[in-house]
Amino acid sequence: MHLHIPLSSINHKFEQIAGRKDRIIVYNKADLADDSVQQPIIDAFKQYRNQHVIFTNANMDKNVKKIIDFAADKHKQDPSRYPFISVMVVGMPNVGKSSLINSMRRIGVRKGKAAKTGALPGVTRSVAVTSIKVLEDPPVYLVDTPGVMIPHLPDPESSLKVALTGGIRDHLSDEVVMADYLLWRLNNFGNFGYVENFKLSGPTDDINFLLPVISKRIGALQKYGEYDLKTAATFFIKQYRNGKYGKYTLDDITVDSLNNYFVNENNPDKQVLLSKNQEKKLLWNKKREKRLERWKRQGY
Ligand SMILES: Nc1nc2c(ncn2[C@@H]2O[C@H](COP(=O)(O)OP(=O)(O)OP(=O)(O)O)[C@@H](O)[C@H]2O)c(=O)[nH]1
Repeated sequence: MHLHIPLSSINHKFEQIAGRKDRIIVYNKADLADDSVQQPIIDAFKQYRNQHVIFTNANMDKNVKKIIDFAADKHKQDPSRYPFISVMVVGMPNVGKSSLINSMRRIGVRKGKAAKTGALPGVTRSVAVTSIKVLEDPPVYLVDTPGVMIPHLPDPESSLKVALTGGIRDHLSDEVVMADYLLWRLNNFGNFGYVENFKLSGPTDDINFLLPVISKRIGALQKYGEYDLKTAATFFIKQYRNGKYGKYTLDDITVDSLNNYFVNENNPDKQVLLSKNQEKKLLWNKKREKRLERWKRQGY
């Protein structure tokens, strides 16, 4: 799962299908997220699901050995029942499944690339599911899935979060709307890195002001010299995905919000969560007004 959206990247349908199969929860791209969310997530998964969680950075092979050890342990517990271990890697598009598999091969069998990786969601598309060896003794095999895990999108804001982290193909969502949401969240986090980056005179809440500035800076113009706002939005989003605007998560991760989430997880009536979301939006709007006042006072 994606540590930028620890809760929005959980797929409830998968939880039902997987049933009682052993599984390990892996949050990849941990290098791009706020470290402080890790312990509350570990505690919540332990308390509500009795599941073990690992935080990885597949590009740097960080903590990836822990996944292999988890699989190998299963064999050690009962070698006759589990002569070899077959692991299915499941996750929403673009979380880094292929990168994780390649990393496991580098660590487990000291071999290079086996699974193709790419920045486009759904790049792992081959229908033929292949088995890849990641450890000789005990034999551990991995099965890559063709990005089939469609994220759970209970409300428009979750869709935006998933789109922003790359879980939905960009051209299927509106890049300008995504960029607007990103700007809003950056301002809420008090992260004004974009101000310096695009040489603005101060923070802004207005995406219609920011995107033309970005277009100009990156030379994104259309045929008749108009600003190419879509390319500017894509550029801004890509910077965020590459960690240019700091390490944080888009989901609200506190002990209370985690408790609320897991308590309601199996409840088909998600209204509690939705109304919580609506409450939050009202609160954010209030904070936004206060922030604008503060900026005015500071002379921006
Ligand atoms: N910063 C960072 N980037 C990562 C990490 N893991 C993967 N990436 C990058 O994320 C992008 C997507 O990685 P993939 O491994 O292709 O993702 P996937 O889940 O297989 O994607 P699909 O094929 O769409 O299902 C690539 O550009 C990777 O380099 C990580 O731990 N940290």
